[in-house]
Amino acid sequence: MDSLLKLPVASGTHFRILQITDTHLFAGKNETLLGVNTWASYQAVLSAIETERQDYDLIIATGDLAQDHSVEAYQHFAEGIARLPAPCVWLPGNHDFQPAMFETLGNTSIADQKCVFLGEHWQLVLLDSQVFGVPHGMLSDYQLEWLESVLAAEPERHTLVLLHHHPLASGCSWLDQHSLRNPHALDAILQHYPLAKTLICGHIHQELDLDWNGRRLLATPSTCVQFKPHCTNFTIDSVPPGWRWFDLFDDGRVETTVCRLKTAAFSPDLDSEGY
Ligand SMILES: Nc1ncnc2c1ncn2[C@@H]1O[C@@H]2COP(=O)(O)O[C@H]2[C@H]1O
Ligand SMILES: [Fe+2]
Repeated sequence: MDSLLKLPVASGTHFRILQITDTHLFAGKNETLLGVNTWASYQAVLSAIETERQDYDLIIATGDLAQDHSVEAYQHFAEGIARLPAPCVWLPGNHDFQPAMFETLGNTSIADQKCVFLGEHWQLVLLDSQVFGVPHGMLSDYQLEWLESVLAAEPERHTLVLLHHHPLASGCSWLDQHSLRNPHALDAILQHYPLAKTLICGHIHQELDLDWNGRRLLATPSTCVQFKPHCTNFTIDSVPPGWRWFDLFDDGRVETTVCRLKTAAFSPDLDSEGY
């Protein structure tokens, strides 16, 4: 397998990317997370995206694709992505089971590559911040060295850095115990690459747009259950599932918007105390 995915030409005037995150799918399509049928909410999100637009170049899936480690959950994820007209790349979250994930997604049209070139001016780097069996994240020496080598090879490219775990406080203290544990190591590398100034994560199931040492950190709603911003203890939010669009321009400019379903059909059990 080539370790690099190259998309030479944008479908429109610039590259447009769709982010889907934290689908939390199960082997059974009837199973629920905190009262939300995650397969049904994923399907509703895909339908809304299909209605919204067809003109995008890439889909990024930023982890927690499965809730139960099952092969079937990853098959369901791929079945959904097959509805959409663009290639998809992914990275793992804390709930994922990478042996099943690589094997199952590898048998579909979903791409395995963790570095993507978009035309002449952009690249995406997808990092693995999973520490198997625990909710917090960590970038291994291998991941950090690989990131550095990718950035050093293409220092003129504008770069989106993708990882599941948030590298700085989100404002929800209960979630911040599950953040990336070695953000300083990531920061130390990125300091040398000023064109790597946008980071994209999943994990926190809410929209966020923060400054991180002069860089922009963006987080995106889950396609299922949402967490309420600025809470000390585990708190579910009643806002609908969502997704995010990115427009990448040749001069390095990034425009981004979050969209949500316009229905209360996927309201979770607000009294839940965790999962
Ligand atoms: N009540 C809770 N308190 C702290 N962490 C929790 C609680 N419930 C679930 N979690 C973990 O917090 C994680 C945040 O998002 P995840 O989807 O990774 O999955 C969640 C669980 O692993
Ligand atoms: Fe999640």
